[in-house]
Amino acid sequence: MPKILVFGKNGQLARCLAASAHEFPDAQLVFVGREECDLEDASQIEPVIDRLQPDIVVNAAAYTAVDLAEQHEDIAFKVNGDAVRAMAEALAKRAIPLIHVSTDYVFDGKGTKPYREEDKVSPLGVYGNSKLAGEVAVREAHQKHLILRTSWVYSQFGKNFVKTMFNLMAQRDEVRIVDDQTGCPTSAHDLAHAILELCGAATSAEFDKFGTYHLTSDQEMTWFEFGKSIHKIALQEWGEDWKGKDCVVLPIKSSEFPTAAKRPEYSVLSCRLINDTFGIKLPNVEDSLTAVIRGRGKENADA
Ligand SMILES: NC(=O)C1=CN([C@@H]2O[C@H](COP(=O)(O)OP(=O)(O)OC[C@H]3O[C@@H](n4cnc5c(N)ncnc54)[C@H](OP(=O)(O)O)[C@@H]3O)[C@@H](O)[C@H]2O)C=CC1
Ligand SMILES: Cc1cn([C@H]2C[C@H](O)[C@@H](COP(=O)(O)OP(=O)(O)O[C@H]3O[C@@H](C)C(=O)[C@@H](O)[C@H]3O)O2)c(=O)[nH]c1=O
Ligand SMILES: [Mg+2]
Repeated sequence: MPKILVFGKNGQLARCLAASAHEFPDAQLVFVGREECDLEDASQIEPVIDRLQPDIVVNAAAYTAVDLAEQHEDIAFKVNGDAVRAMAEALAKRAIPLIHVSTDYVFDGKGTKPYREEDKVSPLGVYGNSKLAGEVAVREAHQKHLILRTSWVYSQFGKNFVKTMFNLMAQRDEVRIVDDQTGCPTSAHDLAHAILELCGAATSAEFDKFGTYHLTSDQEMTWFEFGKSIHKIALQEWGEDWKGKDCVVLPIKSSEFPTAAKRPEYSVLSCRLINDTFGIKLPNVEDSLTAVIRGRGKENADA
């Protein structure tokens, strides 16, 4: 029975890993949060690994505040770069595999067809650059790694675009959303499920498929289109007395929604490799979004 150490406890992915654990009764999951291991201090990592003696590690912790990262470059690089290097080095010494999660924001978004794993990276902002530093560190320090690049992650937990939209739609007559940035929304639940499957595979002695893989839903859309789906499905699920029901969702250009960090225009990731290698394919956005909206419950619709 593999013992899985997860760095991260309260974040979206960590909470979805906890929620999916019962589907993998052979796995034992242990979560380490900030109180037990502050990733701004990389020296705290190795003792945690030695104390817990895992068979595999999933790094679900990261500095994910894309705009704030522009002001807090030092913290972003500590958590997303230095801590990841320390984790990979400590695990390499002990031959313990690492599943690390990265982002579509390592690409500049100037492409026009889905990015493949080997395509040129060129992040636009501090968050993307710090996540790239983490990827580079993992590849340099530890052969037994899976780097999973995902995108536009949402769930009923933590902070994400879907929850932001529930709040705005309940409070406002209209929400204006950028219609010139295209990507693939990915449910943290679907991601967690796939990661737990991969934990089983990657802890077998003969596993030889380490490397970098893209893992998102396969439906590309703009943030505006995603916002429209969120409104439509929330209305279906929560009905006519949902506070957000009359909110109008309007498309705008990125230039009309200034942000500290620049986002990629097109960051669709091709997931062909993970599908060909492991047979992994994530469910469609409508089903996953419906599950999240049901998981959230109407009583929390506006909270
Ligand atoms: N969210 C998204 O849209 C996307 C995320 N990703 C990647 O997926 C992974 C999971 O993201 P997600 O679950 O959404 O992230 P969240 O922001 O929901 O969670 C991040 C977790 O990291 C923890 N953390 C942050 N700083 C520290 C620190 N100094 N020490 C210890 N723990 C820390 C947070 O702890 P605390 O709760 O205490 O703050 C939190 O639990 C990350 O690697 C992210 O880069 C990739 C693409 C899209
Ligand atoms: C709230 C809001 C945002 N937007 C725009 C801003 C931005 O361009 C886009 C998405 O906004 P957010 O700030 O929620 O998303 P953002 O923080 O950029 O999400 C990213 O997070 C990191 C962690 C990742 O790794 C990425 O894959 C991606 O999911 O929507 C609007 O147009 N209208 C709005 O009312
Ligand atoms: Mg954000």
